[in-house]
Amino acid sequence: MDASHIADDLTHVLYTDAQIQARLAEMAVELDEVYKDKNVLMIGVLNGAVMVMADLSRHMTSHVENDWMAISSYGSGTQSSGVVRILKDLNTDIHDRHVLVVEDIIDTGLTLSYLISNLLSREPASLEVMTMFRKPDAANNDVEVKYVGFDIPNEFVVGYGLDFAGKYRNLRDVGTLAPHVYS
Ligand SMILES: O=P(O)(O)OC[C@H]1O[C@H](OP(=O)(O)OP(=O)(O)O)[C@H](O)[C@@H]1O
Ligand SMILES: Nc1nc2[nH]cnc2c(=O)[nH]1
Repeated sequence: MDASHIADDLTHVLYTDAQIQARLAEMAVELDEVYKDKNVLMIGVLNGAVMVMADLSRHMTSHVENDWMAISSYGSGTQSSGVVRILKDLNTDIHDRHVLVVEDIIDTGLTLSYLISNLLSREPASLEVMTMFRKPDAANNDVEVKYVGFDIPNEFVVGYGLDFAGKYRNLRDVGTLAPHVYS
């Protein structure tokens, strides 16, 4: 595979880099208003949320802190394994902190559901969730997601942090892969 032509593997672009950045700028205005005096701790879920964490927190103008967790719910394929494991825990004690979980995508909601119950047991002052993309199946899950970038159809997408077998995270746009890539 030639890394300089990764965009050729997309059949359909759902959101361009420009559309993603414009939406993040809008969301940052809202988040700045909510968190302006709260020194929010943004928790990114590795690896996918690296891009959205970097861009969202730089669109914000209030003080924020960043920490990371790694949680694995997928193997290298396109289906949820249903297995959720903590691969890396936080460096920060979140007791009495205002916490904003930052996700790239919510699909089945399995990852988020596990993460939220785990974080709530640490007694933060508040806990909200922001995701760049959300799929329809997330509605089957009772975890409330307050900040959603875009609701997208139930298709496997790559780009902007979202991978297929570890690749395509560095694509700036988000789209669906051509069948020849994974068949
Ligand atoms: O709502 P769900 O069905 O649980 O899926 C969402 C999760 O899947 C992806 O992570 P993944 O496990 O692929 O790891 P990655 O971020 O390293 O790509 C994504 O970043 C979410 O964390
Ligand atoms: N890359 C990628 N990871 C996911 N995890 C859950 N849904 C998706 C998706 O559509 N694409």
